[in-house]
Amino acid sequence: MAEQAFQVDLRGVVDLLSRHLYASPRVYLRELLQNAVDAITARGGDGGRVEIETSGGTLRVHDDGIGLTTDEVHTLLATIGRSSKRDELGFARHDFLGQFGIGLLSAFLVADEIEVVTKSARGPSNGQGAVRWTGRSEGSYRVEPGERDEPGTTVTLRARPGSAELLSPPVVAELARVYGSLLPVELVVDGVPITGDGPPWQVRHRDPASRRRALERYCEDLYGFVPFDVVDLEVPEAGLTGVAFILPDPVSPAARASHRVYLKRMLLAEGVEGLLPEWAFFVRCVVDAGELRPTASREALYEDELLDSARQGLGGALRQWLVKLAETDPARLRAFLRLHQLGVKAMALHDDEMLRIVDRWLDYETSAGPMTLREFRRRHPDGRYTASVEEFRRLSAVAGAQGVGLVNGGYVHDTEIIERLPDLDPDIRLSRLEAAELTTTFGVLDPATELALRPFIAAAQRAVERLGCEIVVREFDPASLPALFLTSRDAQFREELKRAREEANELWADVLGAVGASAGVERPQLVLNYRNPLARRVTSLGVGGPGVGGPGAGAETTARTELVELAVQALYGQALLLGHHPLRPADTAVLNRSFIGLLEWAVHPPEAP
Ligand SMILES: Nc1ncnc2c1ncn2[C@@H]1O[C@H](COP(=O)(O)OP(=O)(O)OP(=O)(O)O)[C@@H](O)[C@H]1O
Repeated sequence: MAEQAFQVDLRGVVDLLSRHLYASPRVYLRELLQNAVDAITARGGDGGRVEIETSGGTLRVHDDGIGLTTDEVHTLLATIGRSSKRDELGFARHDFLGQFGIGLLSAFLVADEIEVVTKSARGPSNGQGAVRWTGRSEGSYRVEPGERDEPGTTVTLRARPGSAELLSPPVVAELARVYGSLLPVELVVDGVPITGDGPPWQVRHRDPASRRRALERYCEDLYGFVPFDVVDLEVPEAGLTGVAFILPDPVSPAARASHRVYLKRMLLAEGVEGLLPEWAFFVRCVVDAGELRPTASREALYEDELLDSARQGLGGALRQWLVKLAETDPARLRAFLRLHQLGVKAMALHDDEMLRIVDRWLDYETSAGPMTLREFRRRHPDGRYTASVEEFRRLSAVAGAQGVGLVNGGYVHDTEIIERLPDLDPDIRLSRLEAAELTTTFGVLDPATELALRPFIAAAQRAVERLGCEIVVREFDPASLPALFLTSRDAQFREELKRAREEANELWADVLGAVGASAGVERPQLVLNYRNPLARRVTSLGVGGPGVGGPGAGAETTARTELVELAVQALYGQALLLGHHPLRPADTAVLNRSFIGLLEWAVHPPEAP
C-alpha cells in the first residue's frame, strides 16, 4: 500500500497557535520581523535593512535578505514545520532567530491572506526570478511570477475585519519598538528609524560616570526606579551580556523577580522568570543572550542545562559584585545590606562567601547594642544566642548585667546562619543560650539583717526616689554583680523576686512589717546584691533613722548619709549601663553627680572627727 502524507487543516493549526501557543496576536509582527532579520543574516555581509509600511489596514514588511527561489517557496513557505534554519541533523542553527517553521502562520492571527513577493540572492541577477506566493488562512496557496528587481522579500498582510487596530500605524510602530529596538539591522517604520545604538550597556561613553548615568536613566525609563547600583553581566557560554539593576527599596523575597530578556537582540519577553537564582530577588535585569533557547511560544526561556549554567553565572556575577563592594566600599555595602538583608541572608545559608559577608558586615541586635557577629565574638568569646526574639527581649538585660553577651538570633534565617558559622572556621563558638543558665534566684535575707538594713534602705530609697525606682536588697548570683536593674519588662525576674518577697512576708511578716508596701506598683527596681562585697559595704556605711542628715544632725552622720546617696546613685547608674538601658536626662545627671561626688570623696574625704 502506498504511503500517504498527513493532511493538515490550516484553520485548526491557526486556532491552536492563537489560543494555546501565543499569548497575544501582537506576536505576528515579531515573527515577521524575525524572518526578515534571519533572511538578512542568511545573506551574510554587513548591515541589512527592514522597512515596515502601514497604510489603510495594509502592512508591508520589506527586507533585503537572502530571498527565496521558486522551489524554496514551495517547500519552505507552503510546508508547515519546514524551516531553512535547521542543520542536516535537524538542530536549530544558532545564528538564526527562528527554528520551528511555524512563525509565518502567526500572520493568520490578524490576516486572512499573506502575500510574499521574493527574489533569491542566489538566483539570476537579471529582472527574472521573482516569485509571488499567496497563502490563504483556509489552507490554499498560489505561486506565480512576481515583480521585484533586488533580492529580498516583501510580506504583505491585509487586516482581517476586527484586526485593523493591530495593523494601525501607532500599534505597528509600538510593536516594532518593543520587539526590535535593539536589533543589529536598520529598522524603519513609516520612515521613522526604530533601531539606534544597540544594547545600552554596550554603548560607548566618554567615561564610566557618564555611562553609569546613561544606564540609570535607562533603568528609570524601563522600570521606573533609579537603581541602587548597576552591575554588568556576562556569561560567555550562553552568549549573554546585560545589566542588573539593584532595587533601591526592599522587596519581598516571595515576589517573583522577572527580567527583560532579548535573544539575539530580539525581545523575548519583558517578564521572564527563572533567569536568576531564587535568592537574587533584589535585582531587575536586562540581558541579551545569543545561545539560550526560547520555548516555541517565544515568551519564555527553555529550561535546559545551558539556562541552568547561565543562572549560576549570573548569580556568580552578583555575588562577585557584593564581595567587591565589601572590599572597596563597606559603607555602601552596609547600606545595601540594610535594604536587602533577607536576600543576602538567604544566600549565606548555602554560600560561604556570603556567610562571611553577613558575619563581617551585617549588624545584629545584641545585649551590648547593635554590632556584627564578628565584633560580638571578639567582645564576648563566650557569647550566646537566643533562637527567638521574645527570648532575647526577656533575657538580654539580665544577660548583659551578668556579663553574658547575647545575640538575637530570632529573625528569619538568623539561627541557621549562626549555627553555620563554624563552616567558616571550626573554632567559632557561639552557642545557644539555655534559659536556665541565667536563672538568677533571689534569696531573702534573714530577718535580723533585713531589720538592720531598714535605715539604709530608707536612705537609699531617698537617693533614687526622683528617678522613679524602688530599692530592694537580696542575695543572688553572680556575686560579682553589685546591682541589677529590672524594668517592668523583665517579667521572669520580677516574678522570682516577688516570690522571694512573699516567702519573706509569710515567715517574718510581723518582724518586717510593711516590706511589701509598694507591691503592685510597677516601678523599675534596683536590686542590690548582698552577696557582693562592695554592695554589702555600701549597705553597712551606717546611717541614722529618718531625718538623719537634717539640721542638727552630727557632721559625720551627714557625711555618711551623703556617701550612701552617692554610692547608691552610682550603683544605679552602673546597673543601667550594664543592662544597656536607655539613659534619660535625669539618669545621666545622677550618673554625673555621683561620679563627681565619689571622686571628691576619693581625693578629699571630709575630715574624720
Ligand atoms: N522574509 C523572508 N525571507 C526569506 N525567507 C523567508 C522569509 N520569511 C520566511 N522565510 C522562509 O520560510 C521559512 C518558514 O518561515 P517560518 O517563519 O514559518 O519559520 P521559521 O522562521 O523557520 O521558524 P519559527 O517558527 O521558529 O519562526 C523560513 O525558514 C525561511 O526559510
